[in-house]
Amino acid sequence: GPVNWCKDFPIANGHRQSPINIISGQASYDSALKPLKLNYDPSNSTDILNNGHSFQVGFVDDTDSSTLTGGPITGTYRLKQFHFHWGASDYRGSEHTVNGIKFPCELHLVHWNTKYLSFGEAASHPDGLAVVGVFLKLGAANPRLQKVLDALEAIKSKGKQTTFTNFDAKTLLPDSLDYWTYNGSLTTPPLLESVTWIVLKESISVSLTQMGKFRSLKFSGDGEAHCCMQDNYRPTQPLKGRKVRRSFK
Ligand SMILES: NS(=O)(=O)c1ccc(NC(=S)OCCc2ccsc2)cc1
Ligand SMILES: [Zn+2]
Repeated sequence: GPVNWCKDFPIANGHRQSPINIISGQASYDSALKPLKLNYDPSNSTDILNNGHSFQVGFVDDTDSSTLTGGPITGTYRLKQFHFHWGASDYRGSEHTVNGIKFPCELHLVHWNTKYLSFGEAASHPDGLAVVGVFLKLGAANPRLQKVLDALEAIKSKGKQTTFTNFDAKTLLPDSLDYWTYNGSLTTPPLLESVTWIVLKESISVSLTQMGKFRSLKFSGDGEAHCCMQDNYRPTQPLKGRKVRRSFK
């Protein structure tokens, strides 16, 4: 788990690790920050996979049909996948926290800079990746999550994958695209310090029952001892002098 990662990935103790606790009062408004532009083509979604530490919905990323532009980034970043992190209880689960507050779940939409040839190449450059983080807050059932949650039946254990087409990832976003942004890293190995983080201020809702569906997944593969997939979040990491900016007054 996270405590041991530094042995195999010394960058775990690096200067721009993620996630972090966002102290809203210390985030400075930057009028130069542009609005986020997310243009996603639903026909690009391909599959849903239990990768043993979360589940992810994959997208075709060989053209500029599902992109992130604007915001704190320059150029065009392509959507590769989205996934979630969640807790064993409703009082933890998110990776980023706000003024010490943990949410039960956090969505990550992962994009890579098209100035590089692939995600893998981009992941080794400081401006290679951009991840949009969205908090899920306990409340009414969120109908926009339902298609994703219903697909989980087919990918209960590690390594399971099934087709997942015609999904519009934009439907998972809140009304407001106001955001905090800072320079960080992947939150799981290889923990590469190549991510421009864009964390939305507004959350989307998730119900207790829907959280139960996330927790019905397994870290374990078929035939292995059942191990519920939960608490798959990394604790917050030291800011080490970084500044967090906000796009909103
Ligand atoms: N939680 S996170 O959004 O920081 C996040 C996003 C992507 C990944 N890793 C991915 S998509 O790996 C793909 C394989 C790869 C290639 C070069 S480095 C990793 C890990 C963590
Ligand atoms: Zn993530």
